[in-house]
Amino acid sequence: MNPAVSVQNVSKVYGDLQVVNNLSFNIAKGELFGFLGPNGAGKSTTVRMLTTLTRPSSGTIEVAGYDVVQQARLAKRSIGVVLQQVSVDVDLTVWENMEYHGRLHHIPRGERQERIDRWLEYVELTNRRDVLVKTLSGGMKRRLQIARSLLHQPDILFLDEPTVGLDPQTRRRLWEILLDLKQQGMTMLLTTHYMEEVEYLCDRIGILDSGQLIELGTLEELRRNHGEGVVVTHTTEGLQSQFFPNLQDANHYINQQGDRTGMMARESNLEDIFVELTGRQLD
Ligand SMILES: Nc1ncnc2c1ncn2[C@@H]1O[C@H](COP(=O)(O)OP(=O)(O)OP(=O)(O)O)[C@@H](O)[C@H]1O
Repeated sequence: MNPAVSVQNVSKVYGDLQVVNNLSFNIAKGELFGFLGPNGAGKSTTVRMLTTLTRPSSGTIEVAGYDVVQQARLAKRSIGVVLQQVSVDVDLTVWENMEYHGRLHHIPRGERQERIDRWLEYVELTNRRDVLVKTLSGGMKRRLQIARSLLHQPDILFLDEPTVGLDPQTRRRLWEILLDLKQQGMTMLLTTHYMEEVEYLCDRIGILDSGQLIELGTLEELRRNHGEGVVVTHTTEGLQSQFFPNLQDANHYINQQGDRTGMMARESNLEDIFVELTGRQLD
């Protein structure tokens, strides 16, 4: 089966700044793929290239089988996009935002009304349909963005930090929506700074650092590769982590130490792996 997204040897250069460096990966149909990386790693630039907004300097990208440069219009029709900045028009009502998007995509009137009703209901904004978007909370605006991105029935949804700035409860509500869309067969790429978001939602994870993909796999694969057990030691220089094949080995290591002050063994998690790979904590 052809992948939903195919990225081959893609680079992006701004002047003499290499922002994305020879990136290659595929996303399978129905997969929820998580893109993780420190600030400035090139995640948004990659999403912009995947969604036809920025042209790659080299390499090829296909979404839903369409080349994003040669067949940009067809590619655009196949994707929904939820960008970092809230991109809905705050001076229009919820319904007007949906209506304009539907017209932009030439969805016939009857069909348009039916879909607008359905998706507003889906994101629980039906009772807000006639209010100005500027009066909505951050979580509601994000839900509206998602509803709008689904209106033209895309095959693939790209979400650039969809839960940034939302309170934990609202974030969880959005997670449920994304998992439900996955159940319905939607392919999704999500960028985020939140480790638990990736752990909870994503089938596979790509870690990007300085424009390069430095890790790719399921959480289980990543943990197996780096070690499923970890010994964390509090030192004067901060936390230090040492990986072991499993928790038993990590415990065994601690038991052999004369001075065990500040040492703790536990199962490794994505954050341990991220810090090991990038040498950085995410904020
Ligand atoms: N249009 C542009 N012109 C010049 N440099 C750019 C442009 N867009 C992005 N960059 C640079 O490319 C690098 C990667 O930016 P990008 O926004 O893709 O990173 P990111 O991983 O999404 O970061 P964040 O997590 O902070 O959103 C940064 O150094 C940024 O300043």
